[in-house]
Amino acid sequence: MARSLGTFLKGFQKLTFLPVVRTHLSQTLTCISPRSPVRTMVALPLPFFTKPRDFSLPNSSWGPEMLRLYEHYNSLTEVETLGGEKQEGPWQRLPSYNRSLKYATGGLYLSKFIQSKARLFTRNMRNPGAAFEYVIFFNKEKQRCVCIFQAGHLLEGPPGCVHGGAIATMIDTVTGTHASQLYEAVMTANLNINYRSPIPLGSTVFD
Ligand SMILES: CCCCCCCC(=O)SCCNC(=O)CCNC(=O)[C@H](O)C(C)(C)COP(=O)(O)OP(=O)(O)OC[C@H]1O[C@@H](n2cnc3c(N)ncnc32)[C@H](O)[C@@H]1OP(=O)(O)O
Repeated sequence: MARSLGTFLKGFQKLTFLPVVRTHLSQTLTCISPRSPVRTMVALPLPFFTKPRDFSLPNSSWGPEMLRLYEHYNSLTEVETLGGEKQEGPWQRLPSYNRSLKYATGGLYLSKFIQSKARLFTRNMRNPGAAFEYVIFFNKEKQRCVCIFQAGHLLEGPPGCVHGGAIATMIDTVTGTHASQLYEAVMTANLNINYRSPIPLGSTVFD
């Protein structure tokens, strides 16, 4: 389903593991003017320089089932040795950010406007719980991914149920992310889905 593109996408490799930019601007500026001899100002951190939001972490919109499954897999990301030391567990939570072009180097030419405005489709809603709420865990040893997905009210297709395109989006996201973990950057060549039963809006899906 998803296949590696090798060299063509070199510049986009590991987009799901983009480095976290931690730039905090907090410094003391001294300003001299003719009226007031010496004035000291403190520049507060600007929103542009804050740590990017990790969308795979719980928020207030997550229901009990979503949280229960999250806690279960999250508890497996760390294990305690007999000596009481913390170690990496078998599962790894995959962080998820809404920007990737910002960190991409080389490859495609895109206008500055697109580079600054582009957002990951599944993470472009500011309102928590409105659309795609999901977290993906990866087990390297078993080469397995699990996704916990809570479908928001803006994903309606048939009345009260999730749109088939939104379901396809999640399947594409999970298979694409999984393949990227196992290989390099990938593109989906073919996606074939049989919809067996509707998903009610607001419910949690786990696979
Ligand atoms: C963090 C979030 C992650 C989200 C991940 C989301 C993933 C996505 O949505 S990607 C976006 C949607 N996908 C796309 O836009 C892809 C568009 N398609 C393409 O770019 C090209 O058709 C592409 C790259 C898939 C194939 O490129 P192409 O140049 O045709 O490859 P080509 O060298 O001819 O074929 C290679 C092999 O693949 C096979 N193949 C090509 N296309 C297909 C297909 N659709 N189905 C099955 N096999 C195929 C060929 O038969 C060939 O097989 P073999 O090596 O055995 O002879």
